[in-house]
Amino acid sequence: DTDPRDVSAINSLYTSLGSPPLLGWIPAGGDPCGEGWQGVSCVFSNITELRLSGLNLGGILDEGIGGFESILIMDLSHNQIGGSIPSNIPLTIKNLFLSGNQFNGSIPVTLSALTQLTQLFLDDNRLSDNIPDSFQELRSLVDLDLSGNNLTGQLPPSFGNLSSLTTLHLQNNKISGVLDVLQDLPLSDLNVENNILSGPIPPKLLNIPNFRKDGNPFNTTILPSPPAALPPFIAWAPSPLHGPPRGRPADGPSSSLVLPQWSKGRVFWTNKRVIVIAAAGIVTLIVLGVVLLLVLRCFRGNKDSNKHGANAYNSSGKKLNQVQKSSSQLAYQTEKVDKATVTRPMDGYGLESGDTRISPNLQDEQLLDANTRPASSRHQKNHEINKGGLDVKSLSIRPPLPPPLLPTVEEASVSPIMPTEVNGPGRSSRGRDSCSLDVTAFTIASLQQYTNSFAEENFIGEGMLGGVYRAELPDGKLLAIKKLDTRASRWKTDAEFLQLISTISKLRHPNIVELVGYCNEHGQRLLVYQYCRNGTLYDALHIDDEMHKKLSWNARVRLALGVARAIQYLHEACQPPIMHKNIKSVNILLDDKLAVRVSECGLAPLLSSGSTSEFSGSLFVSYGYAAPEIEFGSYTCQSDVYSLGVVMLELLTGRESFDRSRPLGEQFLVIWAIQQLHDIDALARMVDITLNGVYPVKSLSRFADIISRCVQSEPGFRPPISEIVQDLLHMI
Ligand SMILES: Nc1ncnc2c1ncn2[C@@H]1O[C@H](COP(=O)(O)OP(=O)(O)OP(=O)(O)O)[C@@H](O)[C@H]1O
Repeated sequence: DTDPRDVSAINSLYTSLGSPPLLGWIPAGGDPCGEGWQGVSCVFSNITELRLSGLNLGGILDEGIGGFESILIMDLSHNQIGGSIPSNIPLTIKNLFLSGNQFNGSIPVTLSALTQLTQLFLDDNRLSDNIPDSFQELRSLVDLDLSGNNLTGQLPPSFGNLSSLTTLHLQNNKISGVLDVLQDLPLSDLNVENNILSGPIPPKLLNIPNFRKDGNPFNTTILPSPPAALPPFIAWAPSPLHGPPRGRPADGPSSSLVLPQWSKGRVFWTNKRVIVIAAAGIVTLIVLGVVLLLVLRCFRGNKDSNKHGANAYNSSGKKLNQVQKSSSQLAYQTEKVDKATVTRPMDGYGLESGDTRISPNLQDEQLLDANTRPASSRHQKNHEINKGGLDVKSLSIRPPLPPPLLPTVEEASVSPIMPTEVNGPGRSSRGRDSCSLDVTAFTIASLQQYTNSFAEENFIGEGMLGGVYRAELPDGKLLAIKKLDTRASRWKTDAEFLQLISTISKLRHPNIVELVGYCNEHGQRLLVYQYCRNGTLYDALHIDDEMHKKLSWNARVRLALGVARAIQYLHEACQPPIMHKNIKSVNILLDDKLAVRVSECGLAPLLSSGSTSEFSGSLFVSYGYAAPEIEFGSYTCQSDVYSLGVVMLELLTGRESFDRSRPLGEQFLVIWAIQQLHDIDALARMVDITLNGVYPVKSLSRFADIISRCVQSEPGFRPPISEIVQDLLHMI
């Protein structure tokens, strides 16, 4: 039974929150650990975690909160909780997340006693007054976010004792004074934007990889570095595509170059700077003149080449290639030389058409005949998307991908290919203008047009990172647009976001949803994916009865193989390996051929940056997929293997990974199933009744064997993903 002191504390919390409809929760007594109350995690009989983010909770937090004996994580972020922050937060607390509520009053001085704190998020509340000088003993604090409040006064001297602090967000307050107290901290992410801080800025702070300081009346004495040092994706002039630069990459120049700031500060126009700028202006004019001259000569040269064919010479005096007969061919050729990679003919799935190696070619492994496929009940509009996904005729060039770790069967799919849907109106650009990315930078205006202003009827669903909308291009092609929540992407600077896009855009595999483009405009960040019109594996197994009935045993094995191959690609063909970190049946989409397309690949940095906790409320949805080691902050490739095991269990049993409606011992699928996987009779009882007993017993038992190896609690005992792929292939 739960420790009575914890029971009393949670009962009190329940009442102070206004008795919200939380599963299992009652105002008096009960056994929160034994009964699995919503959002409660325990170790033995003590409550160690309360995760209640984004559940629309109201009320207040009263002093009863101090009654929790062993609480480590308390996440009440993104609710409507008001009142002041209680002064007796339990001393055991390590992670306290109260972001996005209505808390008012001051930050309690008793914070000083919370010496175990590693993460403290009080952002986006209504906290006022000075930040208390209570940080002397908080030496374990790594992330501190006080942004979006009404905090005033100067930074407290005890900030200087935060010897583990790497992230400090103080933006959007009314904090004054100087930043000196921060200069010796190990910060890698500092945001003090929109306060009333003054300078000079300690030079050490300018070395912080991610330092944002716009919107302060800094009397900076530090001269900016020359613009030439800027990497191409941090534009010297504010880019119309990406808005003003907000940050810089880790190895980039000083962030004192953030331009919009300059025009505001009166102190900016010192004599020295006027001279520097005038000189820069003259140099720019000269460069422009030279460029113009070269362009004119090139143009003339090109005309000549048309006139004289192979005998023509270009502006630099080099003989033009004979195939460059038209200006468009010239452009193509130039790109080819710049980005040179070997381009091989592909089949519709990015595989070499002549590739004789074991191929994940889906046509051979069709799950269901396309004619027997039901029209997706969820998606009314039945527009055809590019059947093959990619078009041989439109192949273009993209930069080489990082070399694969191991030569695998998926090797061909990392070959340079380009989707057809990238050229056309409404999409801004690629190449240099889109920061050398090989996906399209869409404008927000065009995405609005394609989604009918993100209209309700185009809303597909909401995930942890934001809503997903269906978009229809003028040619009728469908796309899925993931509109990233600010809480998902605000941890990323523009450069980091574009880096993420660059990584995801290189993921090409027949079992991975393809990123078509992105948008990073006016503070909005969106990801544009190919559209999968047959919903998710979750829908197929648990919602859509028609689809469920059509999932034969062989189809299920092939689906498992598709997911395993996608993971194998991420773990073994990508360098560095990419951990998915969110494998679950909702993230396994089914394309128009009912083949697996794993979504959210490469998005793990968005889930884990800043605070995983921000998403913990939604992580309830993931219940049952997470490997045990994740609780201790350890995530490896083998944690993905565990989640794959759970998905395979879902396929075998037709049950959800976590189902509150079942009796206690059966709610967690893994816990219920694990003891029975080696017992052939028990297996026969566990297997999905929708299969009507139609499955080869040997295959079932092999499948169960793979599962039981995947879901072992010791990560080191789980098989590498390549072994699972091989085992599944043998079954087929
Ligand atoms: N490329 C796509 N094509 C069609 N539908 C999609 C696509 N991507 C996502 N969806 C739909 O949008 C919904 C939300 O997707 P999203 O990936 O954001 O969240 P999720 O998978 O439900 O949850 P989580 O964020 O926890 O992984 C999903 O239910 C899925 O059906």
